[in-house]
Amino acid sequence: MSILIDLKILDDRLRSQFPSYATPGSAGLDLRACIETPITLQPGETTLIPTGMAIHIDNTYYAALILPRSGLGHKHGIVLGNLVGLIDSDYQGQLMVSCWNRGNTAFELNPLERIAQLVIVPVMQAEFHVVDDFDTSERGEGGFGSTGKH
Ligand SMILES: O=c1ccn([C@H]2C[C@H](O)[C@@H](COP(=O)(O)OP(=O)(O)OP(=O)(O)O)O2)c(=O)[nH]1
Ligand SMILES: [Mg+2]
Repeated sequence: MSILIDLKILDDRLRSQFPSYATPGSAGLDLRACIETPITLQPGETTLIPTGMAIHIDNTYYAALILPRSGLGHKHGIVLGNLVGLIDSDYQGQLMVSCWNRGNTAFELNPLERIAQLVIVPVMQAEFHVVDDFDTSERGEGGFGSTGKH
């Protein structure tokens, strides 16, 4: 199943390198760094990178997540300054990627390099029913490693 989402190309370079699913089974499509010249990210540094595109999901049952690419994160320490980016269904601005060099060495980010990935996910908005007590559950209030203990 797929959904049709309006997308604006804000950087003409993307017309020849349009974001797409790399394989038929890919969950994410790679986002590119729409920068003019290489940027050196020093260890510990975070910078906001434009992706050259905007989407308008326009459906409260969906959102998009920006996630790190595993290769960049594991090998080079390039992850997201906000850990995960959440794109609201009513957001119409440029998709931005907060790039954080959590590693120990400088990393050179080149124009149009694939820096993160975008995943469309289903979402439910909740209404809340305020109660004094919950119906009993097996877990109750146990958490943070509570299971498997006697
Ligand atoms: O990595 C990200 C995260 C967010 N956004 C955009 C889309 C999102 O819909 C909007 C707001 O994000 P969020 O709600 O996470 O940020 P906030 O700090 O709560 O800002 P706001 O007050 O605008 O909601 O910023 C991005 O482009 N990239
Ligand atoms: Mg917000």
